[in-house]
Amino acid sequence: MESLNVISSASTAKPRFSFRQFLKKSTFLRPVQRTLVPRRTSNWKIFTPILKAQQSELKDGSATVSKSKISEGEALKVKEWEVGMFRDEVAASQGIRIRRRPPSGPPRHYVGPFEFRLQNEGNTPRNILEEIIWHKDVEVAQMKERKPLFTLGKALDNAPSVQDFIGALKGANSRTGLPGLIAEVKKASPSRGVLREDFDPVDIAKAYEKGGAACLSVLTDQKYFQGSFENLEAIRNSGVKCPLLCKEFIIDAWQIYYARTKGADAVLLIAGVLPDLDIKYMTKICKLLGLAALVEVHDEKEMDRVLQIDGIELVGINNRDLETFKVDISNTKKLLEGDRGERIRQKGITVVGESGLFTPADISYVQEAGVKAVLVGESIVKQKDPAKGITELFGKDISL
Ligand SMILES: O=P(O)(O)OC[C@@H](O)[C@@H](O)c1c[nH]c2ccccc12
Repeated sequence: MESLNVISSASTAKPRFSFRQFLKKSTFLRPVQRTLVPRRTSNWKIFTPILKAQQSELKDGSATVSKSKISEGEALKVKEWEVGMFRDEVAASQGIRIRRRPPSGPPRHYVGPFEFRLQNEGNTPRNILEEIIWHKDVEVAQMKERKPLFTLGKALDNAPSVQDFIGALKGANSRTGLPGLIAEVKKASPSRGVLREDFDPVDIAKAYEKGGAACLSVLTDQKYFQGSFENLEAIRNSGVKCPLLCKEFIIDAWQIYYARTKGADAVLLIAGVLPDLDIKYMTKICKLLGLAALVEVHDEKEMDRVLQIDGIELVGINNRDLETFKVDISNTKKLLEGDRGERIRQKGITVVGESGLFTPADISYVQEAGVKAVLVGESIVKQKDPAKGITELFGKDISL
C-alpha cells in the first residue's frame, strides 16, 4: 500500500472528522477492485470484435463500421481497455511494477480539508525498464499516427512469408542434441554499452547462420539498443533463411502488425510489462498472423502468470533482471524446478534460456535445467568472426 504524505493543509479550519474517518471516506485510497473483464467472460468474446475491427481496418480502413457491431456493453469494456484506463492498477494487481507512462500533472488530491500527494508519483522512472517503456509509449503513438493500422494492410500482404520459428528451434535441438540457438544481432545495450563498433547487421546475421544458428533475434529499439526496423528488413531481404525474432518492447498490438510487415517471424512479449489480458490478446494476434510469440519471464510469479494462460508455446527465462541488470544463470534452473517444471513439460512448452551465456559449461548448465533453446547476444556478437564465436560457445561446430 502506498504511504501518504500530507503536503499542506488547504484550510486552517478544524477538520470536520477525524483523520481515521477521513481515510475511510476518501475514495482514492481504496484499492481499485474493478476488473476490466468479468472472470467468466470468454476472452474470445471480447477479442473477436477487436480482431475483426483490425482485420477490416487493414482491408479498407473501415474499422468504425465493423466496430458498430459490437454490443454496447462489450464496446464499453473494449473502450476502457483500449484507452488504457486503470491499466496500471490492473497491472499492479498482477504484480507488475512497470507503469506504462509517467503519472502526469501535479498529483494532487483534494479530499476534505486536506490536500494529499501519493508518494512516488513524481515523473521519474523507477528503473531503466520503466524508462524504456515510457519512451516507447510516446514513440509508438507517433509511429501509429504516421502509419495507422489501415495503411499497413498492403505491406502485410507483401511481407515475406512467415518462417516456422519454433519448428526451427526444435529441429536444431533434435539434430545437434544441444539447445537450438537464437543468435542476437545487437549493437549496444543500456547495461553493457556498445558491444561492437564495426557493426554490420547483415554480415553478422550471415555469420550467425553459417555458424549454425537456428534462428536470429534482431534488436529494433533505436534509443537504448541502437537497433532498427531497417536492420530487421535488411536481414530478411539479404537471403538469410533463419526465422527472425523482432526484439522490441511491445506495448501495443500495432507493433506486432508492423513487425510482420518488416519480415518478423516471431515477437517478444515481456510479462514484466504486459498484463495477462494483453498477453492473451497479443498471442491471439500472433496466431492470426502466423507469428511465434516468445513470452519472457524473469521470476516465479511471472512464470506462474504465464502458465495459466492457454496457448503459449514458447517461454523465455531471462537471466537478466531488466530492472537492475543483474545477471544470474541459475535463474533458469530455479524457474524450471519442481512442480513448475513439471507443468511446463506437460504443457509441451519450449523453454528458451536467455542472457548471460558465455561458455560450453553455461550451455550445459541451462540444458540440464531443461531448456531446448538459448538466446545469446554479447558473447557471440563481440567475436571478430561470430560464426567461430558460436563454435566456441558450444564447444563444437553445430553447423554440421
Ligand atoms: O547479450 P546476452 O547477455 O547474451 O543477452 C541476450 C538477450 O537475452 C538479451 O539481449 C535480452 C533478453 N531479453 C531482452 C529484452 C529486451 C532487450 C534485450 C533482451
